[in-house]
Amino acid sequence: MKEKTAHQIAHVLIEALPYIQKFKGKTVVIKYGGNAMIDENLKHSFARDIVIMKLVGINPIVVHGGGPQIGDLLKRLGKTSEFIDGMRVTDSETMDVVEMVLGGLVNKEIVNMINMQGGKAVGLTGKDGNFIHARKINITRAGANLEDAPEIIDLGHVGEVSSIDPAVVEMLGNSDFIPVIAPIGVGKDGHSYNINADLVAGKVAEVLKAEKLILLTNIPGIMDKAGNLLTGLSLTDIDNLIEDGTISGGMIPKTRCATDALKGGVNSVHIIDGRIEHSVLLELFTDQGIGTLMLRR
Ligand SMILES: Nc1ncnc2c1ncn2[C@@H]1O[C@H](COP(=O)(O)OP(=O)(O)O)[C@@H](O)[C@H]1O
Ligand SMILES: CC(=O)N[C@@H](CCC(=O)OP(=O)(O)O)C(=O)O
Repeated sequence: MKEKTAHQIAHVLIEALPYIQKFKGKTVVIKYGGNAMIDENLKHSFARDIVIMKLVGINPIVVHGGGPQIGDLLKRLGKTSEFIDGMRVTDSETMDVVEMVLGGLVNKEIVNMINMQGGKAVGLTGKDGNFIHARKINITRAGANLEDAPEIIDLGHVGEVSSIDPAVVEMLGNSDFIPVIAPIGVGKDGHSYNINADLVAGKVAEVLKAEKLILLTNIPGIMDKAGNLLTGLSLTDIDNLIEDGTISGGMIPKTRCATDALKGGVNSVHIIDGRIEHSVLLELFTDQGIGTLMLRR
């Protein structure tokens, strides 16, 4: 990379200044998807971004995924899992693996990376501080014939967020700590539920009245059918893009959680490419930003 002149360095800092002023004291929820955790360099650049945010007075809350990492351990154990509508069918044995990988390996790796960059991260699952309450999800599918009753598909220990008690996250975020949240909820019965990390990030952003929700994934953002990046999308634009099939697969739950967060009071949602070094800082502190911006309009 070419050396930067002192003038260019000053310019970068000056460009960031109004954004630092605007976001100071505000909460930003960042969803760190398993597909964005692809190499050590990127993980360290992500951790540095989070530490810088905290140092300039923003309150970053990290919610992480780990789908590919769960898949790797299941494979080593000789198990496979099926996905229905983007959700992993989770039997009891799989739930144990999900809890070990998300609450253990992945959560502690992110906590450790942030701490190595000088931050003070604290890892949580939804069980800590009784924070994410979950209920079981069942999916219904229309029967083959009109007169048939809808088919109910049992996803096992897969949940959705029924409510959030933000006390523990607020307490940490309002001090020097950076909360790092694994998407595991607890049911009324005390059982663990596996929840899609986008859903948890959206609900956490809504309940904490976050300024922004940033979703890091492995694509530049929402693309049109010709492969161009779309940005400045309204709620209606997103509905239309789902309706006409432009948004499909894993991008559907992601945009649904984005629209729910916007309707719930979050000011903006961004889908950005976690494979770009310092993508979070580029989104927050530069005029052009990156990825797809969605607004409540
Ligand atoms: N219009 C679209 N724009 C971008 N990605 C799309 C679109 N429609 C479907 N996708 C798919 O959605 C994927 C992102 O969802 P997903 O794999 O669930 O992400 P993550 O694992 O990061 O949560 C993309 O990699 C892409 O294959
Ligand atoms: C119900 C369900 O599917 N849960 C996800 C939880 C992890 C996740 O969401 O990870 P990514 O963000 O990396 O995809 C799973 O088991 O893979």
